Amino acid sequence: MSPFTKQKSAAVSAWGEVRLIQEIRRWLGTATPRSPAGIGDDCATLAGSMRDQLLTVDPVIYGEHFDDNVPAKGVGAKLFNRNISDIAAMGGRPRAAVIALALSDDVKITWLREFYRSLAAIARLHHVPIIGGDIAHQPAGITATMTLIGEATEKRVLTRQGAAAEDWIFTTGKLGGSRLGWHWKFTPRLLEGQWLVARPDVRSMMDVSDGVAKDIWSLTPRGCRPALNAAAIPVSRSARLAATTSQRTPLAHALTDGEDYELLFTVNGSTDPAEFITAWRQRFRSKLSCIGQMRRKRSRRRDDDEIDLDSYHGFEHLR
Ligand SMILES: Nc1ncnc2c1ncn2[C@@H]1O[C@H](COP(=O)(O)OP(=O)(O)O)[C@@H](O)[C@H]1O
Ligand SMILES: Cc1ncc(C[n+]2csc(CCOP(=O)(O)OP(=O)(O)O)c2C)c(N)n1
Ligand SMILES: [Mg+2]
Repeated sequence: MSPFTKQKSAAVSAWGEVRLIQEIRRWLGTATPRSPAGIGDDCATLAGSMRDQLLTVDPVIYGEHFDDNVPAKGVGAKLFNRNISDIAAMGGRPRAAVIALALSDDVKITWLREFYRSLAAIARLHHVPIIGGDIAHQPAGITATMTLIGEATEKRVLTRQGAAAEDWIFTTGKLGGSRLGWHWKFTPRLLEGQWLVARPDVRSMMDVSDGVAKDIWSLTPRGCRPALNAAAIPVSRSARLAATTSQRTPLAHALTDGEDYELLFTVNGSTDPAEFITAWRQRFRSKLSCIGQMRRKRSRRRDDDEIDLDSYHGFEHLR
């Protein structure tokens, strides 16, 4: 059977990535445990004797995650760091990685050497050995997939599940315009994630890969809406720059460009957000912003600058 079809309604693109993952979860049934042990979070946890193990996988694909504007070293860094970002999103620490390469015949050896040299530099920086991998041929392009194993740094990991009504919504860093360079130059918020998981008032967390406008829904509990304040969104300089040629606003870039690799998390509503930020500043130089609050759907409280999230769409594969 050919795996391909010309009929649009029969193709994966009729569903898109989000629907596809939902259906895969149904097809797998009891073969995938409940999240975070199974499908549904930034990593999967593996029960261990002492601390939970974390397991994640993400690729970089030529034409999808990088192009000729990204140096080989940048591609390696992106591959490693986006996987580390998933471990950071659960408050864990990375332990070891394997890499599966699918390469066409015409990939330059010098390109591959630079790619591996940057992987090696990051491996040394974080003391995360690259312990294996695989190489296969593919008809065209480059696909490099890293599987990264890590472990919890506390008794708990931070999942996408724990938020409740009235929780404050925070994001690290600045958002938007990642295609101007950030998407391969970013530093994953690893120590930040570990600091956050150790604070009991932090209740849910993820990293932003598809844009806050899309990803925030993964933290939003049933019966709530994320009330985000436009004035509070940390808009990056790149988002402003991108807006000068795109006919879109800097805010739209900040909310939908994706590949911010910042931490998006919620904090118990009884915590004073200003005090939380003060505590953060004593530990980190990077930016932290309280961008809104989880509100009950039926609550009529609305700030003048509450963002209408229906008019912003993040990044989705196969759509
Ligand atoms: N092909 C697949 N088969 C099984 N599970 C998948 C597949 N693709 C994604 N998932 C799972 O679905 C959840 C959401 O995936 P995704 O949105 O890609 O997360 P992230 O943005 O952290 O990479 C994760 O738990 C992931 O492991
Ligand atoms: C050549 C190229 N095209 C498009 C993009 C933009 N882009 C690619 S993937 C992506 C979203 C994040 O990647 P994904 O594979 O969805 O990561 P995940 O959500 O699985 O963590 C974005 C915004 C890019 N960086 N490079
Ligand atoms: Mg994605």
